[in-house]
Amino acid sequence: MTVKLALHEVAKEYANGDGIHHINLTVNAGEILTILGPSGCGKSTLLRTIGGFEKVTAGTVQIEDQDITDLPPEKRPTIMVFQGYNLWARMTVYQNLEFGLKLRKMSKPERHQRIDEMLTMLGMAEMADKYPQQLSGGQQQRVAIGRALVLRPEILLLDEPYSALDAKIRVQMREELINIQRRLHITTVFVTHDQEEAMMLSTRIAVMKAGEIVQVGTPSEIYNEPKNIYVASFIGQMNFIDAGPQTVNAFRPEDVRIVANTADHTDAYQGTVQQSTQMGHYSQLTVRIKDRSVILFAPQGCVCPASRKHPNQIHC
Ligand SMILES: Nc1ncnc2c1ncn2[C@@H]1O[C@H](COP(=O)(O)OP(=O)(O)OP(=O)(O)O)[C@@H](O)[C@H]1O
Repeated sequence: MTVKLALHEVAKEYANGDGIHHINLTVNAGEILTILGPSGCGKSTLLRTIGGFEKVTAGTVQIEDQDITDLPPEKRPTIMVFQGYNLWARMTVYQNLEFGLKLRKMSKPERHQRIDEMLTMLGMAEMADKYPQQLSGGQQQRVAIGRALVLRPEILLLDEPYSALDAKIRVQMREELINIQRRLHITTVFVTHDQEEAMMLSTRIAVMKAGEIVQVGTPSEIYNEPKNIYVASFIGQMNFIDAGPQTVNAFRPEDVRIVANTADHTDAYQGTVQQSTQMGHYSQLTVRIKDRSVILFAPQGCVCPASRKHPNQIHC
């Protein structure tokens, strides 16, 4: 695996002390690395330092063998797509895609070929002559990403590109992005606060908390081997039950088995069902165990082994 981007001990400290600290991160050629974390943890700041829109206060940023720490954005082989689409309102879709290529003095036939290819890839060949305000949010976002991709950056930087779109379009856009990214094999750094989006898109995920990276791993590593409770509770649903002084048992809803009684299963807990929601082929139960509410899944048709006397009691 070739390392495309490497950050060593990067910090960007704002005057008030906020920002990012001790960032050590490598991004491999051709992967989608997602920076995931809650609002204000420093995701955009980190992305902007990679794009050159933020001057680091410590550390180095390297692309392949080149130290780019002090280069301005336009001298870096990166292109950043910001949260708003920032399309040029007075230019058609075609002209939006063409503008950067003209600046690079690419010949007209070459521009034409590249833009046509991109519009076809985006499923927007019919919309070349439309203006941004005649497009839906999803279509505008496609153009914004297309405008970045026609420039063939070595690294594509995306800052919550789908946050303004509704849930269904968002899922479709993610699938499209994966397809295009695989086709062009373009190294991508993607910022999101949406764990589902990160799980679906990423080759690897970097989880951030309060300006620092807490864990980097594949979606399955982050889900199955979270380094600490913060990561565990940020990705998927995680239950906690006190298990003695300073100790908690942490487990995922899908790892719980409902059993008939606690006599045959001495390690089972007894709890009271507070809520049951039919989710399709399974039910989601909220169960009170030892002063904590935990979430479990019960398969469809599961007759909860509750006693008649205490109809809400289950053992798991
Ligand atoms: N220009 C700035 N000046 C001062 N503080 C800033 C500036 N930009 C960001 N911050 C602070 O730095 C921290 C990280 O902000 P950043 O925008 O990187 O977070 P984020 O994780 O991208 O958040 P969100 O998901 O809400 O966009 C926050 O505490 C924020 O208030």
